[in-house]
Amino acid sequence: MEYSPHCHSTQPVKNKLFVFCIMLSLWVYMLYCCAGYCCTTPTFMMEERDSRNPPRPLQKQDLEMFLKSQSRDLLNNESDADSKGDGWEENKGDVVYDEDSGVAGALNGSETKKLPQAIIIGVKKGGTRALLEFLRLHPDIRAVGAEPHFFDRNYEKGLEWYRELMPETQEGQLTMEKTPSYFVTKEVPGRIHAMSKDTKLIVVVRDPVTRAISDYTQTRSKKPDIPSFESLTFKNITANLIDTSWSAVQIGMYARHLEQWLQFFPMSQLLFVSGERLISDPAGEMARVQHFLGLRREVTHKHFHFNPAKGFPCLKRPEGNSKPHCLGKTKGRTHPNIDPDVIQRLQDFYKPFNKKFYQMTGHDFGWD
Ligand SMILES: Nc1ncnc2c1ncn2[C@@H]1O[C@H](COP(=O)(O)OS(=O)(=O)O)[C@@H](OP(=O)(O)O)[C@H]1O
Repeated sequence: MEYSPHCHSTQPVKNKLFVFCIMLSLWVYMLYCCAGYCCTTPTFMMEERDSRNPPRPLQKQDLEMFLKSQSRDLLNNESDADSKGDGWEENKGDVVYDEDSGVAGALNGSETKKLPQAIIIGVKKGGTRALLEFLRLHPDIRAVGAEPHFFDRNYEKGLEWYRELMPETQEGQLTMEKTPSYFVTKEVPGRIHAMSKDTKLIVVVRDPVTRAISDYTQTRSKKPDIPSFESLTFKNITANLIDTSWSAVQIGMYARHLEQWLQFFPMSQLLFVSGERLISDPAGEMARVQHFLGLRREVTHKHFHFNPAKGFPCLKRPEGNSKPHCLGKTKGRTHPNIDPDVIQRLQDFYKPFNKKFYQMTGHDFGWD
C-alpha cells in the first residue's frame, strides 16, 4: 500500500472549512430571521407573511371566530332557539363586551375552564335569557351562551365534558350557565349538590299564568296545529279539573319544585329574581343578583335603555354611542288572547301554590 503525505496534511483543513461553512450559513440564516423574513420561528406565527404589511397582533375577530365555531357545535345539538343562546337581534358578537380580556388571558396562559359556581336553574319562560345576558356585562362573569342541559339530559357524559363546555376564566371570575329545565327536573338538585354543595342557584320566576301562556305561545310557534290553550288546560272543563300533567301548567307550581331543592340546599343559596321586575326595573333586580353573587355593582341603570317598540329593556354600552341591543324575536312574543274565564280559573288554581311559595321564599311576588 502506497504512503501519501499529501492526503494526511489536507484532511484537517477540509474539516475546518466544512465547519466554517456551516457556521457562516447559520449566521446568514439568523440575520435573515432578525430582519423579519423568516416564517418558521414561533415569534412570527401571528404576523402577515407579506413583508409589505406590518405585523398584525391577535385581534378580537380571531377570538370571535373561535367562539362562533364553538357555539356552532352546540347549535347542532339543540333544537330550541334559546338552547342555542342566540337570543340577540343584532351585532350578536358585540354582546359579550369583554372578549379582549379573554384574548389577553389566553395569550399569557392564565385562563382555565372551571365548573360553574353559579347556575340559573329556571324557570322556563321566566326571563332567564335576559338575566344571563345582563350578567354577561359584568367583567367578573363568564357564561356559556347555549344551554348545556348537563344535569338533566347529558349527565352520563360526565363532569369533564361539562367543564369543557365552559368558557375560560381568569382568577376571580365566576363561571355561569343557564338551563331553565333544571328547576323542574327531580334528579337535578342532588346532581348539582354532588358537583358542589356551594353552588349558587338563581331562579327567575314569573306569574305562573302568564308563564304558562308564554310557554304555550312558544310551542305553538313551532307546531301551529296544536289544540287551543283553553282545551289543553283542562282534563275536564265542566268539572273544573285542571290538567296538572301538562308541563305548561305543572312548571308554575313553584312551591312543589322548590321543596325538592330544599332537600339539598339551604334557602340562603337560592336567589329568586322577579321576572316582572327584571322588565320594569332591570337595574334594581341586577343589584340584588350581583350582591347575591358577591360581586361589585358593575351592571347599573347606565346599561339599560327601555325600547318602547320592543316593550322591553335593551342593553347599551354606557360609554359608547352604539345602538342598544334587544333580545331577538323569540323573546317578547305576542301572546294569543285567552278566554278570561280560563285565566281566572288558572289564577284560582295557582293561588295556594303561590301563597306557599311566598311563605317559603319570604317574598310576595304580587301575582294574586
Ligand atoms: N329584556 C327583555 N327582552 C325580551 N324579553 C324579556 C326581557 N326581559 C324579560 N323577558 C321575558 O323573557 C321571556 C322569555 O323567557 P326565557 O328567556 O326564560 O325563555 S326560555 O325558557 O329560555 O325559552 C319572554 O317571554 P315572552 O314575552 O312570553 O316571549 C319575555 O317576556
